[in-house]
Amino acid sequence: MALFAVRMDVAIPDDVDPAVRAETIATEKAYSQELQRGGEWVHIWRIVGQYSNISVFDVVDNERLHEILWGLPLFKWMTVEVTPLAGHPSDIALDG
Ligand SMILES: O=C(O)C[C@H]1C=CC(=O)O1
Repeated sequence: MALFAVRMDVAIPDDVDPAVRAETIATEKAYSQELQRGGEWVHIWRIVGQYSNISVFDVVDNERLHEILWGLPLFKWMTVEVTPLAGHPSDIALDG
């Protein structure tokens, strides 16, 4: 499995219909929670004061993360930054 930190910055245009906006956010929440329940979306944290989050994904490979991110209902209104993660040698969990 491969771990990634992903920062998502959301900017929904002002002229989006309020009903479309609400529906897209609700669909996004359901999509995210399904992936959380399935174990691939491991963490989601709000960045204080911003319409942004930092999430951690645990997925089989880069292609799977790409598929997940492109499937985000809010993707068209997001800027996404992906950081691949590796184990740290000072992590006590890895210090046999
Ligand atoms: O609110 C956000 O950070 C954007 C997005 C990511 C998951 C979700 O439910 O909404």
